[in-house]
Amino acid sequence: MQLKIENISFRYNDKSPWILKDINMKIESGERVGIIAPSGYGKSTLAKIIAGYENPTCGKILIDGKEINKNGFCPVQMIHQHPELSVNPRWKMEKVLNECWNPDDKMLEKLGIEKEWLKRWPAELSGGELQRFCIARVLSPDTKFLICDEITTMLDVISQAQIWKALIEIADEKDYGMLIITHNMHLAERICTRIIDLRDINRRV
Ligand SMILES: Nc1ncnc2c1ncn2[C@@H]1O[C@H](COP(=O)(O)OP(=O)(O)OP(=O)(O)O)[C@@H](O)[C@H]1O
Repeated sequence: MQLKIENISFRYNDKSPWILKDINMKIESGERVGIIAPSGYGKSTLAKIIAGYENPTCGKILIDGKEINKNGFCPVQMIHQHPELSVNPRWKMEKVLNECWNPDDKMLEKLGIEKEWLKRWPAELSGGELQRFCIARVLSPDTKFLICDEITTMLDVISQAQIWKALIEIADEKDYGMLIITHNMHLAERICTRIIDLRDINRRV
């Protein structure tokens, strides 16, 4: 499958400056594409547009040439930087985990999720533990592309390494295409099959 970002431009309103201008790129299944650029350059904005959280001012996001159906399950899923902001604080972890599909024991084991954590509230888990749930939650059989926006930036190096090892194994198994946003060039070089500097493809002035 191919995810195509076609002539995407974005600004907040008619008078504000362009944040993204004429962005074109393609991600094939099985690819892990890194996006780098300085802070404030529009990486997260692009991620939100690709995952359908924000509408572009112009341009299209296509999968195999077709626009994504906004009414069904979105095959492009996003994992956010702050897991504590992406879960319902009033749901126990079992409900959070099974929000859109039912990850099996093998998946939980691979991501290092302990069964005992399922009975807890989000506030009773560490950031790394919570992020493992946020990852498991989006790995439904209907997911085809994953957008990872600084998903391990706030974690210690051991959790970072464990999470990326598990996620890459799963992505390879399921042939996901991935877009990986990071400030960590060392990490990008280790895990990405290709790296794009947003400054090279963003035609904003
Ligand atoms: N709600 C908003 N209203 C107006 N401008 C915004 C809003 N949200 C973000 N911006 C601006 O959009 C630009 C791009 O922000 P974005 O978060 O996409 O950058 P980024 O490259 O992901 O930065 P970082 O690496 O620091 O996370 C920034 O200049 C930011 O100030």
